Amino acid sequence: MNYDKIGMFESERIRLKENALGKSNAKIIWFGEHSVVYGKPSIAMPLYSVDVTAEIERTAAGQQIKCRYFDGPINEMTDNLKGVRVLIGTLLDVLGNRDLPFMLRITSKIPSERGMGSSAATSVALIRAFYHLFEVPLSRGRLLELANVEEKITHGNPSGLDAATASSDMPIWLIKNEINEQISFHLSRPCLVIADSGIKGKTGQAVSLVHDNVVDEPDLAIPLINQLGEIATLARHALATSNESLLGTLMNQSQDHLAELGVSTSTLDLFCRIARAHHALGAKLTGSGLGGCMIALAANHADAQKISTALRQAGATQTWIQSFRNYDISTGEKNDNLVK
Ligand SMILES: C[C@@](O)(CCO)CC(=O)[O-]
Repeated sequence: MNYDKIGMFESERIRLKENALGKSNAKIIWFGEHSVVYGKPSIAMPLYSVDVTAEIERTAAGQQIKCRYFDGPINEMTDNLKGVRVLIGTLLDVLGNRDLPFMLRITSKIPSERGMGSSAATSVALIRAFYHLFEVPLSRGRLLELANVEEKITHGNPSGLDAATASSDMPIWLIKNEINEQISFHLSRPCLVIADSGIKGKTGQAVSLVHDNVVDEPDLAIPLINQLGEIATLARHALATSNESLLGTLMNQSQDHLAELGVSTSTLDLFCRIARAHHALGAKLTGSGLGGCMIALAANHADAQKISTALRQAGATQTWIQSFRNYDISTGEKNDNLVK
């Protein structure tokens, strides 16, 4: 990316605002985690109510950040936040004002390291805030390219799915480096239950575990990756035809394949069993696995509530119920029907 040229050109003709906001949201991968890294299709959804806000205020001196992990000068940020620190430096270069004094506050409702895209959502919010501060138009392509600066450092070999969904207000159909398009579908009664195991997921570790399996046991791992891709394609068709029971079956099959790849845990397996025992149409882990969240498809809101209660009794630290009405363009609705 040619940061400098664009930055200089843009900054020369732009007056800075005094303060600016940027927002983004959590994401849930429905189909295709891990296989998306290998070029297979994936489907993910934004959760509007679980959001991140980045707020920048210009100050007289210094470059400070305040977030849940760190409060102090940007250049003293700890190594676990290296991706964010490098991204901020890149943004200041791109926008042509490396020494700009500011205070950046990040407020996040996304539990960290639970497969809900916390790091990508933070990056998307802060990129939007900086572009807003400099009053520079930001294309979606450039937003995703910049988010990838942080995601590469934090996660190693990201597919781009997290940032694409964190910056979208509709579900996404994504094939790495090829297709990134919004999809809408009509599911009026079913709901998705999301249950947090309370255990930190380990995206980098899970991605390298799958990679090791692909290298060490290709005869086992590659067919699983291919099947996960085929499942995502079938799921897109099931969404287009409102075939709820097929969606549930495809979720169960995904869970089996992800478990065979080694990224499920005993808690996630248990949550899947409990959800199915309470009439879920299907259940699977979401995101990288090795901790994080499980999702279950319920036929209606009453079933979703029963599943949610049972999962909390089994130890889920948080549950959410997500309806799909806001993903149906034909209704014209944009409500977030997320219930905590
Ligand atoms: C495991 C993975 O597929 C999803 C992580 O949320 C990794 C990626 O897409 O970059």
